[in-house]
Amino acid sequence: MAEKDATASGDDAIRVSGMQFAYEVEDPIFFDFNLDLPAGSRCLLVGANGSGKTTLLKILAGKHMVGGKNVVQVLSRSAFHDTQLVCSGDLSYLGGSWSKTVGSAGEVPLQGDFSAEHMIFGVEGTDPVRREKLIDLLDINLQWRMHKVSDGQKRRVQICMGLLHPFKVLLLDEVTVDLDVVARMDLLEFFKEECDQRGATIVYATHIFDGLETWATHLAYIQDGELNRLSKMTDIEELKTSPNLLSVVESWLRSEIKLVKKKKKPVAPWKPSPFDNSPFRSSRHMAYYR
Ligand SMILES: Nc1ncnc2c1ncn2[C@@H]1O[C@H](COP(=O)(O)OP(=O)(O)OP(=O)(O)O)[C@@H](O)[C@H]1O
Repeated sequence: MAEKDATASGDDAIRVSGMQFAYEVEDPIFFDFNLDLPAGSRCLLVGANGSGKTTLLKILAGKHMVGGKNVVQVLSRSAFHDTQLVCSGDLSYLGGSWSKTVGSAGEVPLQGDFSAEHMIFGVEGTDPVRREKLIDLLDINLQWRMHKVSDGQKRRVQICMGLLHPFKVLLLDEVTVDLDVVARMDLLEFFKEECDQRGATIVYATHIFDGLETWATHLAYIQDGELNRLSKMTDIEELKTSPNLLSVVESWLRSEIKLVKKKKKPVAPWKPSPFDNSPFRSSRHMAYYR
């Protein structure tokens, strides 16, 4: 059970109550999941691979419909049902690679020959001063051809576009991973200003903890779809005795692995499944699509 954050209140920017979610009915990821984050917070979302961080961020971004209108609330509005949240730019999600889903081929990277200028200036209704600031901060060359630039350069343009509107809630899924250290540190400083000056709220899922000890205000640790811990950074006792956040999170994840190994049960005998005759069950023929 998560340690409850004492700051949780009526002005929470994010409020999740009793959420259940499953990609596959028989194997739910979240069951009775709760999360409250106050406005103005910068929350790190940590957890092992597959613990549910991306899924949670996508749910908060309104990309998955979950339960009724009160279950997942962002800025006191339903993340999924209130499409104005995203359309107005109040809620912004930055994650994954730049791609689009194409039928059976899955996620296909965007490959058109567009300039960075075309992409950035194509976002309507933005403040030119903010746009210039972001282009400068991310050191973007407007003449870059998007199909010829590096992953990090592509990522800079993607981040710039996602930040053009002054968001109230920003969800970040490992987007700084391709950035060099200068771009990453400058961007983190920009995010800090956005929270301190405008009261924006950020949830940032990452496995890279460098420089985040003093950047974050809160930390949420997800373990296998459960909120193991939600606390202010200043309340994390282990941080007072450990050299850095990396070693604290490492020790949590190592204890998690030990626990899983202990709990591991023998594999259940094979049982027939109703999907055995389905044309959609996995088969050697599916290898064609890889
Ligand atoms: N589209 C999907 N269909 C079915 N299961 C999925 C799908 N996406 C994710 N999962 C499963 O949901 C669980 C949580 O995945 P998720 O991507 O949210 O984890 P994560 O914490 O973001 O992991 P990572 O640190 O590796 O990015 C995993 O067990 C994963 O296999």
